[in-house]
Amino acid sequence: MYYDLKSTQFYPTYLRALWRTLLPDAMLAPRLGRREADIKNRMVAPQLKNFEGILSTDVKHDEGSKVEAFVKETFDASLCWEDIEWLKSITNLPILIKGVLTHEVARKAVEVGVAGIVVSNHGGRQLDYTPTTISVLEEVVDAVGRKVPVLLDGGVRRGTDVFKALALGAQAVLVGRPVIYGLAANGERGVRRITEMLKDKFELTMALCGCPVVMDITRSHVRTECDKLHSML
Ligand SMILES: Cc1cc2nc3c(=O)[nH]c(=O)nc-3n(C[C@H](O)[C@H](O)[C@H](O)COP(=O)(O)O)c2cc1C
Repeated sequence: MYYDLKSTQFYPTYLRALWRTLLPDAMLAPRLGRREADIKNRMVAPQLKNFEGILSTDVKHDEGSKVEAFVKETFDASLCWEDIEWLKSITNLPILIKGVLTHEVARKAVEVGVAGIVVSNHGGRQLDYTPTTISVLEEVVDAVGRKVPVLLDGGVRRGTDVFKALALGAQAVLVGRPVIYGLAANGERGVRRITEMLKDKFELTMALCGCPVVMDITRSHVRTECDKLHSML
C-alpha cells in the first residue's frame, strides 16, 4: 500500500489528511500533553532563578508528574483566537504564534494580526504523531505569502538543518534542546560552543552550496520528498 501511494500524486494529500487527524490546535498548548516519562519519574519543575513564584513546585499531588499538576492549575484551557486581540491590546511587543503546522492555521494567524509565525510541534513533546516541522514548513510559508516572518523550530541540530529551513522559506530557526544540552555539559561555554558549531557548519554549507550570502539560499538548493515524487510522475 505504501508503494502504491508513493507512486501516485495522492501520496502527499493522503499523508496530510492523516496528519490533520492528529494535529493539535495551534493556540499555545491549552493543556499539557501526556508526558509518560514525566509521569513515571514524578517530574518536578526545578525552582529556577528569576522564575520564583512563577514556576512553582508547590503543588499538592502525591502521584504522577508535578509539572502536569502545575499546568492543570495554571494554564487556561479556554484560550482561543480572540485572546490574540486582547494580548495585542495590553502590549506593544510583537506577538508571534507558535505551534503552527498547517496552511489553514497559518492563514488564520495572519488574519488575527500576529507579527510572526513559528512552525513548531513544541519539540515533539506535546502529542505523538505530529509531523516534523521541516515537512510542513513550505505549506505554511506558501500560505503566509511573506505577510509576516515565518520561523521554524524542532530538530535543528546542524548547520545543514538551518540551511534547509532557510531554503524552504523560513526567515530564521530557533533551537531548544541543543542549548540545554550545551548548558548541561559545560555551562555558558557549552552554550557558546553549540551556537558556534551551528554557525560554522551553516557557513560551510553555504560555501559548499555556492551561497556567499544568506540571500543566495534558494528553494532550488533542496529537494524534498514531494519534489522527488513529482519528478517521478
Ligand atoms: C525542557 C523544555 C521545556 C519546554 N517548554 C515549553 C513551553 O513551556 N512552551 C512551549 O511552547 N514550548 C516549550 N518547549 C518547546 C520549545 O519551545 C521548542 O519548541 C522545542 O524545544 C524546539 O525543538 P528542539 O528542542 O528540537 O530544538 C520546551 C522544550 C523543552 C526541551
